Amino acid sequence: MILLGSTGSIGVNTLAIAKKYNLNVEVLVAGRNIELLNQQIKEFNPKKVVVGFESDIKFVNHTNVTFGEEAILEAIENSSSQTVVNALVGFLGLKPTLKAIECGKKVALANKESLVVAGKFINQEKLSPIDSEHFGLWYLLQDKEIESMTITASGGSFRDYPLENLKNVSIKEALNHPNWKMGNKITIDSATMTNKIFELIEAAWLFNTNKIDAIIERKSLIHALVNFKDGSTTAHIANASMQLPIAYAILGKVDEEILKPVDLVEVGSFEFQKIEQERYPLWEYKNEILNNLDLGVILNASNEVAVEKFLNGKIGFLDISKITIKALEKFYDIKANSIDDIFRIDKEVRNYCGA
Ligand SMILES: NC(=O)C1=CN([C@@H]2O[C@H](COP(=O)(O)OP(=O)(O)OC[C@H]3O[C@@H](n4cnc5c(N)ncnc54)[C@H](OP(=O)(O)O)[C@@H]3O)[C@@H](O)[C@H]2O)C=CC1
Ligand SMILES: CC(=O)[C@@H](O)[C@H](O)COP(=O)(O)O
Ligand SMILES: [Mn+2]
Repeated sequence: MILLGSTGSIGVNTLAIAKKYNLNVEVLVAGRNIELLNQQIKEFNPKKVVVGFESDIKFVNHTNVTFGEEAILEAIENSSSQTVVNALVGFLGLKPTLKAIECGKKVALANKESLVVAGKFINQEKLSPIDSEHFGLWYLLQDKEIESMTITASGGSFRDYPLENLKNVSIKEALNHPNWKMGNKITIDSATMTNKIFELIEAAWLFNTNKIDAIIERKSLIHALVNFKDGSTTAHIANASMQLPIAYAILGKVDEEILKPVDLVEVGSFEFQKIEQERYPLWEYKNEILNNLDLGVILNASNEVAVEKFLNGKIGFLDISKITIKALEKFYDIKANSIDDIFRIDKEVRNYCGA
């Protein structure tokens, strides 16, 4: 396989699956965590390595190392592996997704931003999502009339904070997710509920529906629910680990134990809550976004700018949603007619948000 983002949370879990199934890792792509990358090179012996920055090449223990976005695309094109696991974070992941598809490779897609910004232009024939909720929906779907689908949200780092405290929360607090250990960007997206809006967009493209909603399930053990026309609802329950969705996205079918089953007696109870606009202001725009998926590129670009500013200590937590909402209102009538439009609009929105 070609693994993009090997040193991240999904990357590390992907390598655990590669090890379990003795899968060949032909290419490793990482950003700046060269120490971990060197450990991965030693263990998985890839033919080719790509890093984010030229200045890091000299620290990488490998004879075939290149750097930067173009090098990632070249590595995809020139490798013989037929599977690309895209675990890059953000808009950076889009071109590699498009390149992998163009090369006819199978794409195991964790980089949800690819679908959020450009779902309309992505051929899904050889694409399998890694996101836990979408894996859950896929697992539940059967050949029956469906009424609607539901995905769950944990509520994020501030689900129990008094609303008046949200203005002054720290970066450290924001990065303290209640249930999942993930990269910084998605952890902030979870706290603002932007991650769940992304996932609704992702589901809309993957399952060709706008009958999709989300509720809070505080333990992140139920990942998705399907509501059938006959009045029954089925739920996907699994422990909070990405190794199960990753294994399915790569292998297609899994019969061995990947996770310990959930012990329902030990769990005792599940608690569900409505997603409130007071705590998650972006939620007010959910229907508008679902009815106009072209807004995905606006939301993503403004959110990337805002999250970066927050993580650099330049703005407060509540400013993230203010920036994304302002961008949505400014660009509400945008239309993307081609993939080139996506790159143009992304740039325009970033400029507007002061990138
Ligand atoms: N984590 C999770 O459980 C889930 C994640 N996802 C999605 O999966 C994607 C990855 O998330 P996650 O693993 O949490 O993110 P992380 O931040 O943990 O990992 C991101 C990876 O991308 C690499 N990277 C960053 N910038 C560059 C660059 N310029 N060039 C090359 N590599 C780069 C990082 O390298 P380095 O660290 O070396 O700098 C790292 O390997 C996101 O789109 C996220 O939304 C979806 C569902 C669940
Ligand atoms: C593991 C996974 O799929 C994440 O997208 C997770 O769902 C994020 O947690 P939230 O439910 O808090 O957004
Ligand atoms: Mn998810």
